[in-house]
Order: sequence, then structure tokens, then C-alpha cells
Amino acid sequence: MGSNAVEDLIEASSGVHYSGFHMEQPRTPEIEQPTTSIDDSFHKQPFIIGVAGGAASGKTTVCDLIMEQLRDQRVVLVNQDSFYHNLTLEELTKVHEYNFDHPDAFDTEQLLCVVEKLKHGQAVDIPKYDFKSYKNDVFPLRRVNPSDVIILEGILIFHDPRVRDLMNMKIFVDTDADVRLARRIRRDTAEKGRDIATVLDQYSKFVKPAFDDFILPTKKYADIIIPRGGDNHVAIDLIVQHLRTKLGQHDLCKIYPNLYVIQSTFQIRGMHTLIRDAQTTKHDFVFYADRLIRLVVEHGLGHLPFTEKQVITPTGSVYSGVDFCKRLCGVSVIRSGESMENALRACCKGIKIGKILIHREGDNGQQVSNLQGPPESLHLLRSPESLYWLLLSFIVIYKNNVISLIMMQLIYEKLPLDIAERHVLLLDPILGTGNSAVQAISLLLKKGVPESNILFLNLISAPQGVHVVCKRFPRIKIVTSEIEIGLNDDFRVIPGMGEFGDRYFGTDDD
Ligand SMILES: Nc1ncnc2c1ncn2[C@@H]1O[C@H](COP(=O)(O)OP(=O)(O)O)[C@@H](O)[C@H]1O
Ligand SMILES: Nc1ccn([C@@H]2O[C@H](COP(=O)(O)O)[C@@H](O)[C@H]2O)c(=O)n1
Ligand SMILES: [Mg+2]
Repeated sequence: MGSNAVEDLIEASSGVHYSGFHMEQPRTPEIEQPTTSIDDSFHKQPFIIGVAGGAASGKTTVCDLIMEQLRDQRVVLVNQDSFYHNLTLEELTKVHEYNFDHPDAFDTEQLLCVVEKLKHGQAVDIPKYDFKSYKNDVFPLRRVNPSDVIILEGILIFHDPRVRDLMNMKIFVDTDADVRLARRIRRDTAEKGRDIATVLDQYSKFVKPAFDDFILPTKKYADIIIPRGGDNHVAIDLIVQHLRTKLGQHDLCKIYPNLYVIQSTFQIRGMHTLIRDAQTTKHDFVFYADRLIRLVVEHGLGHLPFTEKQVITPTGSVYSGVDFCKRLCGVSVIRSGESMENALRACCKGIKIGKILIHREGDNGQQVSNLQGPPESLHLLRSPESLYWLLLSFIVIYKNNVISLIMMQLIYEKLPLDIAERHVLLLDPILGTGNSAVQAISLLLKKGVPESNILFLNLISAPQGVHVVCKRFPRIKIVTSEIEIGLNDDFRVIPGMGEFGDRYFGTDDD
């Protein structure tokens, strides 16, 4: 529908009023010049989320919930309300005839300018809008700093294609019209000091027609539609989880160039969905975990050095290829790392695989059954010379104002004698706190393995573990298939997949 047609419709429905269409005089620039000297070409692009929906549908509530859950990211909320045009004196005298729900009520050029600056790493000052005085020149202005995530929220935030095109994710909050009206009456009487008659009059004259004509038609642009707004915790959790995955991978891989997250595909997401599902049978868990492990191992092998090699093909032609790295070995962290051995053997014929057992106590972690000696499962591997208490260390973790003492003990190792001359593929499906990995890597270094010869392969990595390992051992490579949200209060990876070893080896049955 063209603007004129809409204007006609609004005129017809509500008698004489100011529609919000107006030729605004140029405004003095209110946006500060860049406060940083960051070179644009090096600036990380923020993730821009648009949140649209009818007035009082719960947009702000949904944004607040997303921001609350994304507290470990730098997130800013930019509200379309801040870009309401200032009213002329004439408009102010007849304010009840002004259409605040029409696209032309907003200064979209200024909104675009602000978002562009934020995208390029520049801080901006945003007007504050006062719903009581109808003014957007309330001082002080709101300083907004560049952030990892920018949320653009407003009834008509999807209306202008130029604004829409800036968004990486579009969310439409879809709340029943009666609920929106009831909330609006409550909000506008309580917070804006308006009487019910005025609220109802504005609703029938402007709010409802504009919803039908301008807001509802933008629902089709949404990637995600959230019914019931802030009450829909499942939708909000899913959005936050998706954002964390995107942001986590993006950030960590930029910080640590030796972290490799294998390219996600729907097949990989499907396998992850199955192995993370608590209802998945042991048989399926093993099947899909094996598929994923194989992918991680293949990917990891791609990071090993190679030598050029030429061969003669059956047609007598020369093929210039490469020769595999010969001096390799695997080292699995007992017990869950053992689940990765078959994939490694299938890829590297005859590869030697050593083993390490680390006991962890003090963080509510699964405990090895017998602290006085090696667990029963080690009888087959045990040899008197290789079995000893090698290391005893304490790791202090400070989280949520609580200091936890985690005791890490390396209690068993059986490694190839010439391990120092080999590239080592360290196998453990889960990188959580990073403490076990630090123990295992420290042992390998102690055995003379150069740090840059260690390739740590896992299925999932918590950001905390990545930080711990990569900071301490900047030259090792980590290959993983997904970055997790983080750790819970028990230092368990979330969303995670539970006790990997128990699920894989079937020891989690009641
Ligand atoms: N799920 C909910 N249950 C009850 N009240 C709600 C709910 N979500 C929002 N509200 C209230 O409704 C009003 C409008 O919500 P808000 O999030 O500001 O909507 P919007 O930003 O879409 O206008 C506010 O007063 C808010 O406190
Ligand atoms: N001076 C104003 C400006 C705007 N409104 C109404 O606010 C609604 C948009 O804000 P939401 O938080 O609900 O998205 C919109 O329906 C305008 O009518 C107003 O009443 N007074
Ligand atoms: Mg709002």
C-alpha cells in the first residue's frame, strides 16, 4: 500500500488529525564523532538483531530477557522510540491527532546513521525520548558504545528495507491484539499519565490501523516469530543459545588462531542433536558419536605436516601429491577419550595409541572409583613400571563468588617411549574446565613432545576450557566440532551431552 493510500485510509477512519507525515527541517547533528581510532578494516562486525511487533506486544521485555541471558557478551539495545521526530508547535497543540504509529513519525535516516557508526566501531550518542513531553531532546543524551550484539527494537523496525538489510536476525513478537490493548491501557495510564479514554481513542484512530497496515505486513520478514512474547521462555532460550554459539565461535576463533571449529552443516547439527538428546539410546549415541568423532579426526589429520610426493598413475602420468606425516601417535584420556581410538585407527593404519588417566575431585565431577590406585578398568593395561602417581596438583577456580578447589591427579600413563619424536593427537571428547587437558598436555611436554606437535581433538569445547588451554599452551592446536555455551555451577559443560564415557560405554544404566 502506498503512503498516500494509507494516509487516505487513516484520514477516512478518524477525521481530522496530523498523520505523522511531515517534511522535517534538517536537524542539527546530534551524533558524536568517533571516539576511537579503530581502523574500520580491522573492526569486528557486530551481530545485529531486529525485534519488531505491535505496541505492548512484549518487544522490550523479550529484549531485556535476551540481554540478561547474554550477560557474557557486550550487548546494546537501540530503541526505535529514540528516533521519534520532535513535534512542531502546531503538532504539539493537537498532539492527540498525531499518528505516532506511522512510519513517517520516525527519523529513519538518523537511525541508519547511528547503526552504521556502531557497526564501524564508533560510539554514538542517542536521543532519549520522553513519552510525556513528546520530546527527544532530553539531556544528557544516551552514550552507546560499540558492542558484539546490537538489538534494534521497535514497532516499525522492519519497515524500511535499508534497516532490515542491516540485520543478521529478525524476530517478530506476536501477541494477541486483546492482550496488547490491555497491556497498553495499563502501561499508558500508569507510566505515561494518560486516561483510559485517550488511550482507547488513540488505539482505534492510529494504533490498530497502523498495526494492520504497516506492522503486521512486516511479520513476513521475520526469521523467528515468538508467540506470547516474554512468556515464551523456550523461544528465548533457543535464540540465546543460537546467539551464544554464533558469538562464541566467532570470538574464540578470532582470539585463538590455533582453535579450529569444523564447518557446521545440517548433517553435523543433526548428529549433535542426537547425541545431546538425553532420550537417545546407547546404540544411537555410539553410532552418531562415532560419525562425529571420525569427522573431527579426519579434520585434525589435515593439520599435520606433509611432504610432497610424486607418483606414476596407471596411465603412466605423473601425479604430484603429498605423503602423510609418518611419525604420529594418539594419546587418549581415559575413559571417554578411548571412544576416539577406533576412528584414529581407522584413519591411520597401525598407529600407536598411548593412554593417560586423570582423576578429578572437588568440583562434583564424576569420580574414578578407587582413589588409592588405578580403577579396575586398567588391569589390562597396567604394568608395574608405568603405573604410578605422577602428579598431584590443585586448581583453584573462582566462580560466582565461590572459590572451589579442584584436585587434579595424573594417576596413570602409558605412552610410546619415542613420543618426543612424534606428532601427538590427544583424544578427549569434551573440553570443559580445561583442567584435565592442562594435566595431559603438561605430561606430554614433560615427555619432550614439542608444544606445536600436539593436536587436541574433541567433540565439544566450553569457552572456559579453550581460554585455559590456549592461554597456557599457545602453540598447540585444538580441533573441535562445536563450541558450547559454557559451564554450569558444577563445572559441567552446558548444553553438553552428559557423561560421555558412561553414555558411550553403556555404564549409565540404572
Ligand atoms: N508476559 C507478560 N505478562 C504480563 N505483562 C507483560 C508481559 N510482557 C510485557 N508485559 C507488560 O506489558 C507492557 C508492554 O510490554 P513491553 O515489553 O514494554 O512491550 P513493547 O516493548 O512491545 O511495547 C509493559 O508494561 C510490560 O511490563
Ligand atoms: N509520544 C508517544 C510516542 C509513542 N507512543 C506510542 O508508543 C508505541 C510504541 O512504543 P512500544 O514500546 O509500545 O513499541 C506506539 O504504539 C505509539 O503509539 C505514544 O503513545 N506516545
Ligand atoms: Mg518497548
